[in-house]
Amino acid sequence: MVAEIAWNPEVWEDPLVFKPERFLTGDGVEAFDVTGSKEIKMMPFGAGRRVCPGNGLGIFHLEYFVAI
Ligand code: HEM
Repeated sequence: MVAEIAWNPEVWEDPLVFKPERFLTGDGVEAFDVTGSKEIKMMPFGAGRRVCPGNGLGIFHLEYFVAI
């Protein structure tokens, strides 16, 4: 089950704790690739050949929504 990746303490430190900073490195750059092309720690857009082609648009709108 995909959700179990997100609950796995071998993948995420304190997986059930809300830590948004876990997604950032010190300089504010993404710490990992959500498209799964380098590693798979979560896959909100799927992965591989059928990865969501709208992922860039989706991330853009989510960042815009959070910023306002
Ligand atoms: C936060 C927003 C979005 C999320 C979380 C999301 C998530 C996903 C997921 C999980 C899949 C299935 C991937 C797979 O089968 O392995 C998918 C497929 C797809 N998504 Fe999205 N999506 C988002 C936004 C969008 C947008 C904005 C578009 C288009 C403008 C889009 C177009 C598609 C299409 C066409 C597929 C089918 C790709 C294929 O089967 O080859 N998605 N999406």
